[in-house]
Amino acid sequence: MIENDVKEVLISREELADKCRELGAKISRDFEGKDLVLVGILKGSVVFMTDLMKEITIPCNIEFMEVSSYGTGAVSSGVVKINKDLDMDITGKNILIVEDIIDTGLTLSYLVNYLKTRGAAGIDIVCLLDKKERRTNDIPVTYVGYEVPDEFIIGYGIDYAEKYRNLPYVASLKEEIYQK
Ligand SMILES: O=P(O)(O)OC[C@H]1O[C@H](OP(=O)(O)OP(=O)(O)O)[C@H](O)[C@@H]1O
Ligand code: HPA
Repeated sequence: MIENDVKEVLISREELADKCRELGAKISRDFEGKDLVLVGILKGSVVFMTDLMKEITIPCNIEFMEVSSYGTGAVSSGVVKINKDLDMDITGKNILIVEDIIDTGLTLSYLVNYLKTRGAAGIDIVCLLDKKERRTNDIPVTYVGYEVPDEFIIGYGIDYAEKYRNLPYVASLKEEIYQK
């Protein structure tokens, strides 16, 4: 059972559903009348993306990119690699990057710089979790769901070594699992 590796439940299913409702309503108001493209960053954002997009009430496109910097472990390699790029031309579109977690900020700062070169009219970020204490690359995040402590986070799409993404809530992982 994956639940056995949970140290502490940090954000419950109910709280996550409420947060998606709140963020979806804000985004719908802020982007009314704009050409909005949600860009989900695989794989961590899949659960958040699917719950959030159902709460957005204005027309929008959805796109996915896959980038990686963490390899299979708990420490970032420091190098961001694009494994899957956008499918559509985003010239003149308002991009809203949908991320599960911001930690050092390396992934998002790389992505924002990259998307700027693709002619977007605007680039905003909605990030469910912010591990503020760990930031090395300062990056403005338009919408933040929750601040989380400097622990290894799992669940609601977020993995450790590709496991625990299917945990339906956000939790911290027992140290003995990632310090093995
Ligand atoms: O702020 P940073 O230190 O860059 O860390 C945040 C990034 O790390 C995780 O992705 P990961 O590379 O583990 O890929 P995944 O989404 O497939 O789990 C997460 O989804 C963010 O994209
Ligand atoms: O705490 C985390 N958990 C999983 N993936 C991550 N990527 C950055 N920080 C984390």
